[in-house]
Amino acid sequence: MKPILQVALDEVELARAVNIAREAVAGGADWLEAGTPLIKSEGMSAVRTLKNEFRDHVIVADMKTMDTGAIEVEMAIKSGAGVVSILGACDDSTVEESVRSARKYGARLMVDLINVPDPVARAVRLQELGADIIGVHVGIDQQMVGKDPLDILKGVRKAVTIQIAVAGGLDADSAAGAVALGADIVIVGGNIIRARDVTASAKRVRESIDSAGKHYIVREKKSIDEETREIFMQVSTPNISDAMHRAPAMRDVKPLYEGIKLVGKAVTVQNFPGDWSKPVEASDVAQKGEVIVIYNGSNYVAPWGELASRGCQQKGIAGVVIDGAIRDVDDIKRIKFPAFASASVPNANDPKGFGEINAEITCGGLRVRPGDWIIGDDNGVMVVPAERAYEVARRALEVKKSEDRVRTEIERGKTLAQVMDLYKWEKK
Ligand SMILES: O=C([C@H](O)CO)[C@H](O)[C@H](O)COP(=O)(O)O
Repeated sequence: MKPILQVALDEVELARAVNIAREAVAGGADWLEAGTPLIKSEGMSAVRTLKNEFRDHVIVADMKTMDTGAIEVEMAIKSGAGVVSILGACDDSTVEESVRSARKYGARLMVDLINVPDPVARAVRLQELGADIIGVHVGIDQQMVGKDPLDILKGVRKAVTIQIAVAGGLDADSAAGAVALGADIVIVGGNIIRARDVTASAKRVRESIDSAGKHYIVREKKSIDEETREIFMQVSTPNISDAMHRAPAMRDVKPLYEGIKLVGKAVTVQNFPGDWSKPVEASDVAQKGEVIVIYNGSNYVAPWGELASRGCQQKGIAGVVIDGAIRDVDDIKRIKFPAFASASVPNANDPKGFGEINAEITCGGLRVRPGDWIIGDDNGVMVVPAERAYEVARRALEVKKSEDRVRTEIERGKTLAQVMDLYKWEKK
């Protein structure tokens, strides 16, 4: 049987969700999911509206029910849901009540394994309890720390005979992987609903799941650092700031010229104003792709210039960031070495050998430790703590995707305030 493509409408505005659903259906979506954020924002009218608008499509209500299974399942079905999703982490009694309600009102019950400690054992039990569909699901926050639903799918597929739905950051490639591993239903949210062209994205997933047996290629997994760097290269510093709950950039530290994109792990230098020993020696410590980050302590004497930049460029060091002055600005621009600083002056100090390489520093008002990620562009410089780098990169990519979709809606004639329904969401 052809795999089912379920598009998760994880929006908070019903009108936007309906428009996105229309575009997703044009691209081949079979089932439309009233996502949990939509249900929390708009209640059961989200399910009712979707049913009225898309009479020929199964509407899935992602209730994420944890208790009172009978009431919540009944309410969703009476609003038009053909499939209701509850949480597998709930008590067996809640599953049983949900099953009874689903049978009585004539819909199917999907049980979601999100955050269940032993998904295989729980899936077996859920099948015994009468679930119609098992949802193998890695939630959005879990995806950001690198969890993958396909790692769970294989075991669950072997253990149960009922239908399996898979969700968790799937795109055209991984959706095909899910089908190849035995998924009957492929659930895609962000990678369809936040695309600039929803129909084209849905089509890509559709084609890829329909030919999954033939075309699925297992791609080699990249290292976390490689993936982190690749993602940081794709996103902007505003995306990163938003992903970190609007974290600030380095204060007063600006790019030397337009169009720089700097990404790399920090090699830090705590410096004595203008003393160029430790900053320049840091070029021998830094490896290819790393960024030298200097606290110079003065905007009036420079510890860095063109010759230091050339040496770094030759070695493949990604760039330099200075809280303080830089010199030889014209030459650095000419050789296009990525450099950020808070001032430029012609004068340097002597190489005295004060200061320290790879100590924790404060640069532009932000704490920087060796190994933290530094991302700079025309907007400024962000610091991402090493231990959160992959997660922040993934979240920043989600911010970028959401903006891509908003951009499309603005291009169709709306203002940002209208797209976001700002007046409704002001803090009361
Ligand atoms: O169920 C979901 C999530 O918990 C938010 O409610 C998503 O609908 C599901 O994960 C699919 O969305 P993507 O992971 O963005 O593909």
